[in-house]
Amino acid sequence: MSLNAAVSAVTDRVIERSRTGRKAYLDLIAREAETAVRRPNLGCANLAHAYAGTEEDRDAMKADRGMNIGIVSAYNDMLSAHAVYYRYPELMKLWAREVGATAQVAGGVPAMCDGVTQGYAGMELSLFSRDTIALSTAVALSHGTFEGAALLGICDKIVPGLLMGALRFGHLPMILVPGGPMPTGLPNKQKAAVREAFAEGKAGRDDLLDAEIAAYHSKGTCTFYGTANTNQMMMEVMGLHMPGAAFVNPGTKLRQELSRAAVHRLAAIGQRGEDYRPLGWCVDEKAIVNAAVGLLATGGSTNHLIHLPAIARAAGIVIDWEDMDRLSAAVPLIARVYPNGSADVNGFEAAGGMPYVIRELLSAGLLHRDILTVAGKDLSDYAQTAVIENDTLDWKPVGESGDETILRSAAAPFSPDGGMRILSGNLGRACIKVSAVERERWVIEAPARVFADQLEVQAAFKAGELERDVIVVVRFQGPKANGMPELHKLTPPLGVLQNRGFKVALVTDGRMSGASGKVPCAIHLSPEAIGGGAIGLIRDGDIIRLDAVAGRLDALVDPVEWAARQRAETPAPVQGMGRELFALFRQAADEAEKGASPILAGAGL
Ligand SMILES: O=C(O)[C@H](O)[C@@H](O)[C@H](O)[C@H](O)COP(=O)(O)O
Ligand code: SF4
Repeated sequence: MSLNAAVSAVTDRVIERSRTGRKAYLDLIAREAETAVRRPNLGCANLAHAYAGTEEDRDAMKADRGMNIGIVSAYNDMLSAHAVYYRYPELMKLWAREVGATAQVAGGVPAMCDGVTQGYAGMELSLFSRDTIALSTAVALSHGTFEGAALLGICDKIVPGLLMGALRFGHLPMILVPGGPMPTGLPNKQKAAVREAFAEGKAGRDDLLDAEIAAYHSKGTCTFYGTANTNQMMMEVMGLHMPGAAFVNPGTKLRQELSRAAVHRLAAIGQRGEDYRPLGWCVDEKAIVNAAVGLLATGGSTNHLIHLPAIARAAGIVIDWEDMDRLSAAVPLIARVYPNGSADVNGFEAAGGMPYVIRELLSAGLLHRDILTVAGKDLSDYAQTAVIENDTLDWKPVGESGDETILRSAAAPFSPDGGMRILSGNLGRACIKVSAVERERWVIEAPARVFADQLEVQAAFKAGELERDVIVVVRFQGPKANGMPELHKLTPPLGVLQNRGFKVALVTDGRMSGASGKVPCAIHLSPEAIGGGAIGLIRDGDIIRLDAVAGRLDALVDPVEWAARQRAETPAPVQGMGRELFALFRQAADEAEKGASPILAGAGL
């Protein structure tokens, strides 16, 4: 099957737009491959310091025959997804020795659990934790004593941050080592129902806590298809995992053998071997377009409309929302995983998972097959299911969908397009994911009720002030204002209003969670309020029209009056929960469509 025309055209746009930046990037990693600090040219004292902490491997390191692998780990106990990494470094050192290599923990990176901070002040650090992770990755790899790196990270900002930092060391081969989803607990829809009951006062706090703990009950990634699991999907279609590694549960033989194979594979793709596969060559324009196609075909998290441009920029590549919008029109929706359906990622994996998705999208000409992956000859090797047979890791071609309510073929999709839309109008440019919204709610026209803080929305809902058709506007939530928090806690109250038959939508310069669904939300509105965006002109009672069919977002206000409007006053900056420490990031962050990255903007990338 030849490449889909829209995918080919968007890829050409991206290549053309990135030509200068990509050349500068490839020149950088070529220089680094020759001149970067490496073990053979480090001083003896430097090497002694590097080896002092790993007595058992010192002789092998001194002999410098095999790759010294730098492990960059996002382990902590705050994210159920990352708690599984606790003993990975010990095991990875053993696995490295099996192939004549060595491994050291190069450094740790911070990881925020957005589920813990959701709705609270800590969420205002969430987006910038991504750039902090990128900086921490650079600090870890700056020791210069590694010929390859294993990146241990799974959740929302962690994979994007690891890649943004690691790509600046793109002369090194690297591999992402995922940990896998927790087993299924209380189904997501039942969890959401208890939340709505609680929001209506029909369920108590004890009922809600019991339900939440039944949903999030053990180590492993949460099982909704949010930003974390969308990360794993993207790593598969970019070929940065071992094939089929994305959604294998932790604590299983298969998970262990995939992690072991990742260490072995990494040791085989170094600069001194016969099969050099540096990260900077793997993450090229085709891989980035593959990630965008996978995002659309699976109904992935809207947060990747921000993270994917940032990852791409770190590799000298520019992808924008127009590219995504054009791809969305051509890429069918072939997966329905909560919030876009009832199933969770365990059901998705059982139905065929990423091998099925990749097989279907390749067969429809929607993915680039000819990309440099960390394993295999090309992306077609990722259309295979990892198995343990005769106690050995192996791969076999994936079959047909095991559940047509979860996974469908590209020829008979759930929807002919990917369900991500760009909205434009007199309010600016915004994104909306319609794959989780009922068709009759794609066009909402209603009076605005304006807020500058999500807690005010909750208070207004509790006071019964929103019992009507309403477009809730929450502004001063952009990167420069307060770090662009997710406003996912608004999903239950807005869902209750929607269930009561009201026409409801959210318009914000902030973000939503990948787990947000059902309520139409125009998010990432740019320019943001603090940057002079028109969202700052909206007043209570203005009629707002959100039209995801026509791709429009407008305030239906007399143009003369609109032009004469004064902007809302910017809220005073707040302190507490460390937010004041991120002032530099807020000042330097550029807009969401470019990735909202203070470090890339500051570096002129
Ligand atoms: O983008 C995402 O996927 C979210 O940030 C997710 O990682 C976060 O944890 C949600 O808050 C979880 O959903 P609940 O808050 O509904 O549990
Ligand atoms: S998916 Fe979200 S809630 Fe779950 S561990 Fe990761 S960051 Fe936390």
